[in-house]
Amino acid sequence: MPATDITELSSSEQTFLDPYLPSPSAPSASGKSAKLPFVTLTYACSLDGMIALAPGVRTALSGPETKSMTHYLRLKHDAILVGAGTAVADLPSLNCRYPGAEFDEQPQPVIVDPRRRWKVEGSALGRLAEEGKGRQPWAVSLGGNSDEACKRLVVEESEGGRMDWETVLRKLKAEGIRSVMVEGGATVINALLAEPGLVDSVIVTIAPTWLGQGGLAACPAVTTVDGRRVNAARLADTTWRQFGADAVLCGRLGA
Ligand SMILES: NC(=O)C1=CN([C@@H]2O[C@H](COP(=O)(O)OP(=O)(O)OC[C@H]3O[C@@H](n4cnc5c(N)ncnc54)[C@H](OP(=O)(O)O)[C@@H]3O)[C@@H](O)[C@H]2O)C=CC1
Ligand SMILES: Nc1nc(O)c(N)c(N[C@@H]2O[C@H](COP(=O)(O)O)[C@@H](O)[C@H]2O)n1
Repeated sequence: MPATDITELSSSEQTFLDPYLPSPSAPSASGKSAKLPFVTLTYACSLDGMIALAPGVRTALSGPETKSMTHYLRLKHDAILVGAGTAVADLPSLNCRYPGAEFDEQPQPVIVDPRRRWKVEGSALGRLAEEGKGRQPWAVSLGGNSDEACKRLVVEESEGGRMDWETVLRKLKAEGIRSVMVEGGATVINALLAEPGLVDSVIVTIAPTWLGQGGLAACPAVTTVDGRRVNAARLADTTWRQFGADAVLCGRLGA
């Protein structure tokens, strides 16, 4: 891979992150089936909890150090998953540009795209795959297959025309994916924050900035128990560290 602005993490930064990353010794979400991959949910947000200035606006929040961290995380996972909203808005590369990363270490990009609104043709993902700088992306969609350039994993529609996350993750595991780094966007993050049984680790970059009202928030849906509002999600087993100007918070979804 050519040189980039991504730099190697120090050994103490790696030691900080490694307990939250997939490995034979890392604990999985309690009671999790062996038919599911290890799932790390990771994103960058502002001090007002926003991940973008507005829906569909690519917004740089991570500084150089946390950007390097993202590529270290990509190196450690079999796949990177984003929703169709991110794939269409951000035109992401979703490859691993960590120094020394070989093609064999490239994560499998996966787009959750039920209605096939994202196209591999003309995308950065497709171009990088052609150039040998990343893998050919896969999409997870509803309905039948077709002869597109992109491999489509087909999942049955569940309630409300959505895809059930456990089904999506099982499908990926059946395809040989042992670990998935979920990067976003808001719809995907907010849904998975409500699924502690599916998510093994959460790694959040907090940038020292406020994006302001009208931003796109990492904010799960209202949760009620016996008709009363309760916290929607909480991290357990937390630890944090400074990476450049940003704070990185690691934890596990739990009580
Ligand atoms: N700061 C950060 O770390 C990050 C920020 N972002 C930002 O997030 C924004 C995009 O977020 P958002 O618009 O919410 O888009 P998402 O990337 O979360 O994609 C949402 C779309 O994915 C499909 N989808 C997701 N979950 C399901 C499901 N369970 N079943 C079926 N379809 C599903 C739907 O597609 P359909 O509409 O076709 O039904 C849905 O509209 C962008 O502005 C991007 O820049 C993104 C990643 C990281
Ligand atoms: N970690 C992180 N910090 C930010 O500030 C971001 N905007 C994002 N966005 C995610 O990274 C993807 C872009 O990846 P490439 O550099 O194009 O490979 C983008 O699509 C979001 O998933 N992440």
